[in-house]
Formats: sequence, structure tokens, C-alpha cells
Amino acid sequence: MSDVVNADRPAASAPNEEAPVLWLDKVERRYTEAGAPLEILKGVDFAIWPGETVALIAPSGTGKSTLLHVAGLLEAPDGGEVYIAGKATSKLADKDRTRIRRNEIGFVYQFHHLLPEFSALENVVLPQMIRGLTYKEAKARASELLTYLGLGERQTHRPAELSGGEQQRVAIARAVANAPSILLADEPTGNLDPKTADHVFSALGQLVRASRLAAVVATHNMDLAARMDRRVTIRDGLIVEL
Ligand SMILES: Nc1ncnc2c1ncn2[C@@H]1O[C@H](COP(=O)(O)OP(=O)(O)OP(=O)(O)O)[C@@H](O)[C@H]1O
Repeated sequence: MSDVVNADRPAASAPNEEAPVLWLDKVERRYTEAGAPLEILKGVDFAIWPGETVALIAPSGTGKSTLLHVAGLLEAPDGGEVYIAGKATSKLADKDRTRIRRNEIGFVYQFHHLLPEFSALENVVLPQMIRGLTYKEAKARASELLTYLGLGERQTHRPAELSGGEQQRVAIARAVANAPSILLADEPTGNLDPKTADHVFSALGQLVRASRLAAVVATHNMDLAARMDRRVTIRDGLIVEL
């Protein structure tokens, strides 16, 4: 039980006693540049609870992507611990970390990274089949999600036949296809015009609330950030509430 959060709760207090779904406990991350260490995260403490949305607003180069990569188990921290649903992840075998990432975490990037030769529907079906669902099951869920996001009539279109906002909504459907508990988004509307960004952001918010996802969204858009539950920044390698 030593890897389960109990006495050692995160400093931030939840509105109720529910455990945070993601907790970064004194997380450190450094790179080496020209032989010199570059300290990016210097002991980050950050927790987020189910159903919560947090905007991460920080200047370029301060470590937003690094933070999302570490939180999403794509990169290991150099110090500290990342807890997902109360479970410490740093000492897990690669295959267990991959399983947690696949089951619990959805990613949305600035550029959608959809597979160009597949339809919108197939792009949302594929991650579910990788997880072990049958095509029929995966298709039903994909179709339901795309319809929910206003793409019911666009399911058979390939990415190149969709607008930027539509492509990004497909990417959101793909990110949540396996019903993760955490959504990590890196500038998900950064590539869109303001009106389309607003649309995509609304769709994202609706989905997050309906599924009680915990969402961390890195954005430079203050209007969109204002619509989230909390806003944080990275200052001197630490997360600070705004
Ligand atoms: N693999 C790496 N090796 C060396 N340095 C890196 C590596 N990845 C990131 N960095 C450096 O770490 C710092 C933080 O990078 P990161 O991508 O997390 O910033 P960011 O806040 O997301 O920036 P942006 O808003 O421009 O995307 C930058 O100075 C970057 O050059």
C-alpha cells in the first residue's frame, strides 16, 4: 500500500475528500544543453481532481510541454513522483506505465496528428481497437462521440476533407475514445482562428464536464482560460496559482 496516497496528501486541498486523479509531488525535470544542466521543473506540486479544468498559462519555454509530458507519463521525472489515481508511477515497468497512459490519459496537441489515410471515424476507432475492443464496439463509441461533437455528418471524411476546427474535434474525440480520467491538452486551439477556437473549446468543455474528466489545458488564450475552473502558471520552475 506504500504507493497509494493516504497520509501523504497533496498540499492543495480538495473541495471534498475525493483523491486527486493526478498529483505531481515535488516533480523535477532537467535537460542538458551544451553540457550544462537546464533545470525546467524544480519541484512542482500540482494536483487536479475529477471534473476539474485547469488552464496552464505560461510564457514560451517555461516548461508547459515538459510538464504535460511528465504528467502524461511520456517522460519520467528526474525527481519527485507522479501519482495517477493515487498510484505512484515512477517505479512501474514500462508496460504498466504504457497501460496507465493508454487507459487513463488522453492527449490533444496543437496540431491534430490524425492519420491522413483514415476517416474521422476510423481515427477514433483505432485507439479503442488497440485497447482490445471489437470493431463494432469501437465504431459505436466513435460514432456517438463524433455526433456529440457535432460531426455526425462528417464521420466518413478524411482529415484533409475537414476544416481545422473539425479536425481538432476529431482529435478530441480520439483523445477521449478510451474514456480516460485525465485529459492533457497542449495549445489545442493554438492553430485556429478565434471563432473556431471558441467552438472547439466549448466542445472540449462540454465533453470534460459530461465525463467528469480532469483536464489540464496549456493555452495562451486568456478568454478561454477564463472559462476554466482554475488558472496556473509556471514561475521559476514551479506551478503557481493565478
Ligand atoms: N529534449 C530536450 N532537450 C533539451 N532541452 C529541452 C528538451 N525539451 C525541452 N527543452 C527545453 O526546455 C525548455 C522548456 O521547453 P517546453 O517545450 O516544455 O516549453 P513550453 O513552455 O512548452 O514552450 P512553448 O510554449 O514554446 O511550447 C525550453 O527551453 C526547451 O528548449
